[in-house]
Amino acid sequence: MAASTVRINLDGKPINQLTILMIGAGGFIGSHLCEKILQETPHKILALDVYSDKIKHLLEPDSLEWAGRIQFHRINIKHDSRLEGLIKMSDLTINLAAICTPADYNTRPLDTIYSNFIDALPVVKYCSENGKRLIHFSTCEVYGKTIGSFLPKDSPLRQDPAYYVLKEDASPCIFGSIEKQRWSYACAKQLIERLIYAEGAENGLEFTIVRPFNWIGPRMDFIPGIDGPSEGVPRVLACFSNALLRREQLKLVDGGESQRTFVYIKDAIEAVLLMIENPDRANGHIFNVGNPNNEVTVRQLAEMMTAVYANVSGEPALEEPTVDVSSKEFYGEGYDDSDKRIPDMTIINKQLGWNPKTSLWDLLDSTLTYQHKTYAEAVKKVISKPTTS
Ligand SMILES: NC(=O)c1ccc[n+]([C@@H]2O[C@H](COP(=O)([O-])OP(=O)(O)OC[C@H]3O[C@@H](n4cnc5c(N)ncnc54)[C@H](O)[C@@H]3O)[C@@H](O)[C@H]2O)c1
Ligand SMILES: O=C(O)[C@H]1O[C@H](OP(=O)(O)OP(=O)(O)OC[C@H]2O[C@@H](n3ccc(=O)[nH]c3=O)[C@H](O)[C@@H]2O)[C@H](O)[C@@H](O)[C@@H]1O
Repeated sequence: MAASTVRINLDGKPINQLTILMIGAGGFIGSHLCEKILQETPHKILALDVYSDKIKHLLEPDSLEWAGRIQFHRINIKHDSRLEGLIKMSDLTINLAAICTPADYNTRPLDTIYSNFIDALPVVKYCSENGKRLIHFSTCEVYGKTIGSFLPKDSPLRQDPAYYVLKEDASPCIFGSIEKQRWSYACAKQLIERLIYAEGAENGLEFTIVRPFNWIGPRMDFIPGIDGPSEGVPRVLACFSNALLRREQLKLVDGGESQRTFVYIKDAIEAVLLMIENPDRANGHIFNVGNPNNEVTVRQLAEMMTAVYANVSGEPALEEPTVDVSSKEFYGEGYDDSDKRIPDMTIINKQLGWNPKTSLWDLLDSTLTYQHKTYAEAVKKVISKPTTS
């Protein structure tokens, strides 16, 4: 878009061109957010990450319309003195950097806690000290388990939304015991949220906290052995995509009974853009960003993905497309799970008027079409290679 076009925010005020420092810009969410900002706004991006493959198409060639509006900085925020300078140069910092795959939470709890809490501390501190606005990515996992999950299985109260809908300003954060190291991630995210909130209350930091509820779509994670480690365990979308591409059974952890609501990445990114361009409505708030209408059990997700992929690939599904595995076998000791995640949408609706649009069928159709186009040939090649014994 031409830099001269005047954009108007939700209150009818013109939106000034911003310089945005995006930490973790090379990841799944970052890549979509960079695309959206470059295609639809005049803002400039300082894209910071240790990794850039997912935004390569935005960084080159130089002739692209947005050349000069995105600059990549290969920096690890754990130890780099350039961080404060970049925050000072920007109007807004968005922090997406984190270890955020469940397979890591119980097997690499120290890295998980450092990444989600300790490494985020300087970002919060520099924003606060320099009077810079911060949008920080937290997670719906801070809610942990629902109150309803502690009721007897046959209790009618389990059907009452008061016992399961997750509200930013009212729901408690309910985690398992310390031995259940799965909660190392949620706990670290909760503490950084509390620190940011306290910086706002005591030192006037202008902040927005985002709690994503299972955002999914193209470029999420990696396909093991193709663009990530063979033994790596990504999040469920990539695990199931990998099995479908290889014509293997989809593994259902502990029977696939957990429930999730999935939102299409492109819908969710619209909510983030509204936060960026409406600071008066977004500052000081914590926002759930999810799609309460797209709830399924993991088993239902597996069935839907199997049906959609058969359609997309033109290959019939396996006769028995799923297999049950225990969480101990799949993730190892210390795994635990969130039972159900329905976001309350009152606050984001009231402040930003945002609603998700895309149904689960539609988002799986476009995402699996992308997975097939991007990976099917590469997977076939790997499978057909003779294994050395
Ligand atoms: N995808 C979701 O649905 C979802 C849900 C809840 C929360 N979140 C949160 O949103 C954020 C982004 O998630 P994502 O799905 O895009 O994950 P992602 O893993 O695809 O992206 C994270 C990016 O941060 C970078 N990074 C990590 N540590 C870094 C460091 N020390 N220095 C520089 N770069 C570093 C990684 O290289 C990666 O590119 C995370 O904070 C995550 O906890 C995502
Ligand atoms: O996306 C989110 O909103 C948050 O939740 C995710 O956590 P979770 O939903 O548990 O992670 P997934 O890997 O996507 O797993 C979803 C469910 O599928 C199950 N699963 C996963 C993979 C698999 O092959 N089979 C399977 O049954 C898991 O046990 C879990 O119940 C991650 O913690 C984060 O990316 C994020 O903060």
